[in-house]
Amino acid sequence: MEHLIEASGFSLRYGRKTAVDNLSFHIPKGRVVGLLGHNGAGKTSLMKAMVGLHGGSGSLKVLGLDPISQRGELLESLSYIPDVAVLPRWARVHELITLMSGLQPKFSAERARKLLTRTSVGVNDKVKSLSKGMVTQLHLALIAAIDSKLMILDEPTLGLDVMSRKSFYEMLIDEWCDGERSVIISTHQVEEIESLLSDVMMLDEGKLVLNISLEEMDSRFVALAHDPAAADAIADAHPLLRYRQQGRPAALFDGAPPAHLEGVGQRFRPSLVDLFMALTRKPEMQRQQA
Ligand SMILES: Nc1ncnc2c1ncn2[C@@H]1O[C@H](COP(=O)(O)OP(=O)(O)OP(=O)(O)O)[C@@H](O)[C@H]1O
Repeated sequence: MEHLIEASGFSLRYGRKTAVDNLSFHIPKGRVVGLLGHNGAGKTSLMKAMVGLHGGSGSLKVLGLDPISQRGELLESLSYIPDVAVLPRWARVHELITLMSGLQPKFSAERARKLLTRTSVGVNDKVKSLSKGMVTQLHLALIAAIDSKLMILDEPTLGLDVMSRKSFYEMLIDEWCDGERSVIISTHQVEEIESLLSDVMMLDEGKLVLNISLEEMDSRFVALAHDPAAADAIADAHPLLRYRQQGRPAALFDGAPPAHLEGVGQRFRPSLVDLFMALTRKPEMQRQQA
């Protein structure tokens, strides 16, 4: 199997509402993919389709399997935390480990216990006695103890403070990503996960407006900080986005800015947030990129 996920012309509808619109993409092994998009962009719908919770039209293959007709087989080899993830409050941690051992053939209880030693969660703790951040760490430990090739995380750090988010991502990267496995993470905390990602997919109103590796992003998009006096010349060059960077006017270009502008400003590397702003609020760009 060359790609862990392959979509071709895949769309998903709720009645007349198109939530995911004609997506074609693939995710190879060993990638950390950020799935970004504003509220309602279609992130959860796409992830649900990937785990067989919602069907669509076109083609979608996950781990070489059809998520609807081969769902049982798929779920044996997939790690997934939905955006509404809950763990039973009455249970103790060791009971959840026993439960997982019975339900999931690729789950390793030993590995789950080892992962938990990185957290402040004890095996005898009751879920209801844990903080939200600790529950999320526990959830990750349980899911990361499944020997799978693909992890799908839908807004896994929602509601957590900055320290808890940091330790969640540290555990994910240190303990799960090994260069063979891939993870796809949806989040609104774009700036926080930029350094973790190898690739980014941006959805806007169900359409894929960008699907690119961070390396390609660095070589393709250029930002220029300039003096206010150059504003008209910059505007004439139709940048993707005009904004302010450390108090100075700046413009973001897809490709090198026109040669005559190079002298009026300083180039800098645009952040993922800048790009996100540029590509998910300009309808004319969305059409070009899709
Ligand atoms: N069960 C449903 N029935 C009808 N429409 C739905 C349903 N679930 C989602 N939608 C619609 O589909 C679109 C995409 O929703 P989705 O939840 O996939 O977006 P999202 O990117 O995950 O948003 P958020 O960041 O707010 O979680 C939205 O317009 C939403 O209203």
